[in-house]
Amino acid sequence: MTAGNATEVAELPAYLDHLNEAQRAAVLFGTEPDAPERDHPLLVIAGAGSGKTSTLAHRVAHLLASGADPGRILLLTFSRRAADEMNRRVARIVAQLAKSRPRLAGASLEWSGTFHGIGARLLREFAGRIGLEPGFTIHDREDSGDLINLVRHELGLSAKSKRFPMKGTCLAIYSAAVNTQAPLGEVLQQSFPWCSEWEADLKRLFLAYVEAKQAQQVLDYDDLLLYWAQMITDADLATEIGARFTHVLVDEYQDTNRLQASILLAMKPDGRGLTVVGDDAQAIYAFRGATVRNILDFPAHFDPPAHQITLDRNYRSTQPILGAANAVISLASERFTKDLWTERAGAQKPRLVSVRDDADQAACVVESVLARREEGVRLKAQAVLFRASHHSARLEVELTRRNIPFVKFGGLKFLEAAHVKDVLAVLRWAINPRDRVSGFRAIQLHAGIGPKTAGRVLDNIASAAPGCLLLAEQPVPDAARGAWTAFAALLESVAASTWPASLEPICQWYVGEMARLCDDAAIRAGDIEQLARIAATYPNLERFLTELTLDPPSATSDEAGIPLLDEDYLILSTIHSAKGQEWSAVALLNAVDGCLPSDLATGSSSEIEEERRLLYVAMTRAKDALDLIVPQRFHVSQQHGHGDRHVYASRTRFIPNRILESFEQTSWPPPAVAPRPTAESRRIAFDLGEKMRSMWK
Ligand SMILES: Nc1ncnc2c1ncn2[C@@H]1O[C@H](COP(=O)(O)OP(=O)(O)OP(=O)(O)O)[C@@H](O)[C@H]1O
Repeated sequence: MTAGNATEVAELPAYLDHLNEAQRAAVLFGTEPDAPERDHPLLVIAGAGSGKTSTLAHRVAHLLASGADPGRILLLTFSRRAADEMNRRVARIVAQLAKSRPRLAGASLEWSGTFHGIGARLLREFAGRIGLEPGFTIHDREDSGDLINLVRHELGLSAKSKRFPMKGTCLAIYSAAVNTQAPLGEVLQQSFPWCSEWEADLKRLFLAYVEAKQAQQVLDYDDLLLYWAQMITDADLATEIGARFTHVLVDEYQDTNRLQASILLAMKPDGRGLTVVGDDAQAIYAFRGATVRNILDFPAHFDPPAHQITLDRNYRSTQPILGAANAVISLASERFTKDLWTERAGAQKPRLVSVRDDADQAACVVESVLARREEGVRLKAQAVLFRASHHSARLEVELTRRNIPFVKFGGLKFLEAAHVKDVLAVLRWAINPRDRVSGFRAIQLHAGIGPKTAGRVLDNIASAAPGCLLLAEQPVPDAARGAWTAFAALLESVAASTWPASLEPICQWYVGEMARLCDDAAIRAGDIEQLARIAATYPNLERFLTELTLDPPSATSDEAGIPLLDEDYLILSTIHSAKGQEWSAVALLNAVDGCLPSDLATGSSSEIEEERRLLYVAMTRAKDALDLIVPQRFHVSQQHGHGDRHVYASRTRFIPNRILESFEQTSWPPPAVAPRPTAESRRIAFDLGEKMRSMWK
């Protein structure tokens, strides 16, 4: 693409007309060819519902219109979904611009995705130069847990007299240390104090885990960032990779972690071409190592400091909803953004609905969802949000009973379903035979082959020189020999045939085995077909495996009735998964202490502050109507020990009495109104009193 000319740029304000002044400033900053601040770093503090997505999309489109090469713009988003949405919007704006600028026709971003996804691509590309096989496997959390467990056994840690942390905890500690870049001792003290006594053993475990990953050419999620960060500690590579992108734009910067910030700063040490967008009031991922300091400290990294633009006009919510959300966040101990304002008037304050218990909560939500649908608000325009996935269990039962379709976000993941994992394990093992976790799974899919044989085959592969081992000749039990030989040929065909045709025989083979491997094979076969359809949209097997591992589709047939896309259905979502979305009507379940803040998160004041921001994020998803449901007692399921108990709940501490005036308080069901006595009802038809007395006369 050639450099743009000044005439083109001068025309642009017309197409930016519908943006407000702050949004336009954020789009244009540093893009004028002769501006003194050309390409200076920019921080956009974008309040909830202030049009962040649209602003960022316009900035990208504007850069393209101004002559930037689409292959040299890097756009980093929080999720794949956000990246897709951004690409769609950019494409729409660019299509319009292309009417008068033919060179823009078909221009689209080549480098947009999550940090992990982009990291994986760069690592594959630079693999040879950093001692990695380009065909390395990416392990998801479950695979990583399996591997760390294996290593834990091998080191004899699982046999300690006192109980050593379980695999999930070990992995969480490892991940926290990597993502926060803090020393292990500090991580243990702050977040896992009950494991502090194991510091030396954990260190040993992590070293062995890293060695195992390296021997097997396996990277876990954290490695994608870690390797990327390490790769650019080499000055030449940092310059080369940094220079490849003229512009780097980062969305949801408040939820990035230290490692991600260090990657950005290493790629763009002077901040040239760097734009970050975010909202400190919506930082809700500290539990994964994100730090709100990244956004707060961003300007001061540069000299002169990064320019800052604040978007504080909210286009989403009505004034009463926004007023209540502002009131909640105004009680935060540390705040940096301004109160948001809106021109959307509205009469209805958010409602605090008091209900007796979980059952009434479900009934109340269903009743108001249906009432709104009667008023013309489609189910899809309504959402029910909750802090923890299990909070919606009762509601799900009620919705199913009443035949109301719904989709749940933040629940079971496609990739976590055993049958999908099986097929992926076969594929991964086909391209990386050293990947023990995938191999272990794939080999044992055969009737008559168990862990012992699988271990032996994998040992043989590990000790053979690459490419010098005949899979078909491995020592498997005689009964399995025929099936095994066919399987070995199948794997070889993957390497030999073209993508995505190579996937088909594997799916066919697996579907044939399914009746033996799992229950309800017929339903699950649908997932395998779905997998094949998804696969066909990727350019090659590596990209497919990478992106599917990093950002899986959200649902499987295991989940309660996923409706067809054109059907209407209610949205159920954890607050975390509701990030970046909006609905006409929102109900929040369990607005009580113990659920929000979660009783698992009341350890430190920073955890409490994050829970407050979660409430804020939930409230700011609503456009026209917002109900916060307050059950007076709720069921406690995740208690220590056994038992089934209810506790009496109190309204969330984030809505204290002093901000109650921002809400309307009601209860459900409404108290029964006794009929007023009328003159007719007062007329004595017959004298019952006299009858009673007469019994004893
Ligand atoms: N200049 C504008 N004029 C009219 N409507 C706008 C404008 N900018 C944004 N909007 C609308 O405001 C709503 C919120 O925009 P968007 O989803 O981009 O917000 P956001 O800043 O990403 O919010 P959050 O951070 O809370 O997820 C959308 O419905 C969008 O169409």
